[in-house]
Amino acid sequence: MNKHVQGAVVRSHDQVPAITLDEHLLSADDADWLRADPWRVLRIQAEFVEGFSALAELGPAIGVFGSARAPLGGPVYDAALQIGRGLAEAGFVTITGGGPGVMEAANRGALEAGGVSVGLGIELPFEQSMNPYVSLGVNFRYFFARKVMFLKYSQGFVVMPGGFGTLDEIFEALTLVQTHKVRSFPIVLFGSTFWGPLQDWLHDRVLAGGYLGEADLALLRVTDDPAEAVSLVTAAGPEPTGADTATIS
Ligand SMILES: C/C(=C\CNc1ncnc2c1ncn2[C@@H]1O[C@H](COP(=O)(O)O)[C@@H](O)[C@H]1O)CO
Repeated sequence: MNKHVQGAVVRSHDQVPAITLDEHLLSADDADWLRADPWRVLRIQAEFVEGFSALAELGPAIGVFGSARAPLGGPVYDAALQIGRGLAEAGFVTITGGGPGVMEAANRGALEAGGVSVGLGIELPFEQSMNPYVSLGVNFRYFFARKVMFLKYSQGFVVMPGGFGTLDEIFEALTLVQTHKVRSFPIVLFGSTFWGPLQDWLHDRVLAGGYLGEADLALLRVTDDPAEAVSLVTAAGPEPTGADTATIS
């Protein structure tokens, strides 16, 4: 029987390809393979390698999440600016998504206070560039690769008001801590008016319904004071650089 073996994959019968992969790759008039999944895996791998190499020697860092739409000079922007500044003064790197709004404000505070200001940017279908206050930027095509970087290199998170992106980031971090996939770290929600109703819902519906434990809910702390947000999130002190917050298992 005709068998075609390529690495771990063995093909026979009607699965044997008509041309070899080499022939396919070398065929000048067919660039479809560039969009195929096996090639995509290499691109994903490259994102991890580039991210790990760029961030490996970062000092102790805190992630700041929050709305891409917070307007310049508004109360949320101003609070994020103070938090970025406070983190730098406390000796921590600030890591954001590198975009506008809260991300820009936190990066700006960090940079202006002489700290390291990291942006983990995301390639989006519409034009988007890294905010001008990022001193170390890494761009990602894939949200999931970028999330690993946030979790691996941050030893806590401050979460400002935001929309779907911010909610996704909080719940990703909470789920990983809850399931012991990562070491427990502080998650500080900034803005009691904004986050209070979510906390109440989690308490009254999710906890009361038996879908959460008390300890899970206790992972979230809420404050309205930028200085307190900084002290809550940095209370454990700096971890050694690159200490594997995420086990990534
Ligand atoms: C929507 C707009 C720009 C989008 N640019 C972004 N650049 C980088 N990171 C982003 C961007 N948008 C969302 N994120 C990530 O999600 C969080 C904010 O999302 P939300 O839906 O605005 O709450 C943020 O923490 C980023 O990590 C121009 O308006």
